Amino acid sequence: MTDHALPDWRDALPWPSVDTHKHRRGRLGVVSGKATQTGAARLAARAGLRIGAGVVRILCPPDAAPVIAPAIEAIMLTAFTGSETLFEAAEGMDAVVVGPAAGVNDATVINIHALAETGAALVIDADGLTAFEHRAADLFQVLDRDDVLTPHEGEFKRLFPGLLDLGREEAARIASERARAVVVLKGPATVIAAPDGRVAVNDNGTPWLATAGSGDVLAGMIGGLIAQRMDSFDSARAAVWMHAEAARGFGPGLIAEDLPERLPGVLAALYAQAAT
Ligand SMILES: NC(=O)C1=CN([C@@H]2O[C@H](COP(=O)(O)OP(=O)(O)OC[C@H]3O[C@@H](n4cnc5c(N)ncnc54)[C@H](O)[C@@H]3O)[C@@H](O)[C@H]2O)[C@@H](O)CC1
Ligand SMILES: Nc1ncnc2c1ncn2[C@@H]1O[C@H](COP(=O)(O)OP(=O)(O)O)[C@@H](O)[C@H]1O
Repeated sequence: MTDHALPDWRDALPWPSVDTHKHRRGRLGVVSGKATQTGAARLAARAGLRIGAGVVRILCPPDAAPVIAPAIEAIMLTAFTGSETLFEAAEGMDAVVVGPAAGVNDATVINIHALAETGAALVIDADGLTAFEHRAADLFQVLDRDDVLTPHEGEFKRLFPGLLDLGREEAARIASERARAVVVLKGPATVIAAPDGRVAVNDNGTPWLATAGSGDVLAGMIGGLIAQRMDSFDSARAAVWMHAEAARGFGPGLIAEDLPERLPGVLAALYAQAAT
């Protein structure tokens, strides 16, 4: 484990109690793209499961189901035909990740509007952000303070044009206030901001994370912690730190698939510290 001061979110990590069961540990949904674009959701779902959500279900368009089904084991699968059936499938979830490889189109906008009507906290990433370019207010009006947006700088500029000129910390703070949701502005020093004014800058980033799909894994990790009822700001801070720690532990040759498999080691070290 990197030799940094122990992060203050560690006391809020959701370790399972003796009388828990899988549904109590938290239910996470991950929305998949079409048949040719299912990898991002599978990465996010595996990360959500590894970080401790008790039940993880991929929600996919019907054409994607035969592609996904042979590529998952513990993760479950439900097909949806439109925003109404997506709403029904997501209603029992504690958190839902949407956006990775979802498609930059109206269907993604409509699906996010439907998901916002459920009780689930949303983690919105990638195409789920880009689909709202030029209509960011449509997104902000349906968000709650426990929802999380996870833009890289390109996506951030599409939702908040000009804001980065103020510097990354101030930009993230204002963006979070404007969106009324937690904002995770990704990059070498990821900034996490909450609508109540809390701002944190992650200090253990590593360029090994600059690899396709690592952001999808992060979205799944954040969703997995929120599903376990950790505060969304703390979930984002913890996930960003653990994501980087997993990458540091692997080093050269890291690809996104490696990150969820490194999480048990990162979690075990934190658990050992919690127990002492
Ligand atoms: N295994 C998979 O199925 C994967 C699917 N992915 C999905 O593939 C789709 C397209 O991904 P793209 O990478 O083309 O979309 P992006 O929106 O990430 O990139 C589009 C453009 O944004 C610009 N940009 C500006 N700042 C950037 C930054 N900090 N990081 C990255 N790009 C920046 C770049 O010029 C880039 O060409 C998305 O739906 C994404 O979720 C990716 O997440 C990679 C893995
Ligand atoms: N140079 C870097 N140093 C530290 N972290 C990085 C660096 N480049 C990318 N990352 C991290 O890798 C992840 C990339 O996410 P993203 O751009 O959404 O990728 P993808 O869409 O391929 O999943 C983010 O968590 C980001 O903070």
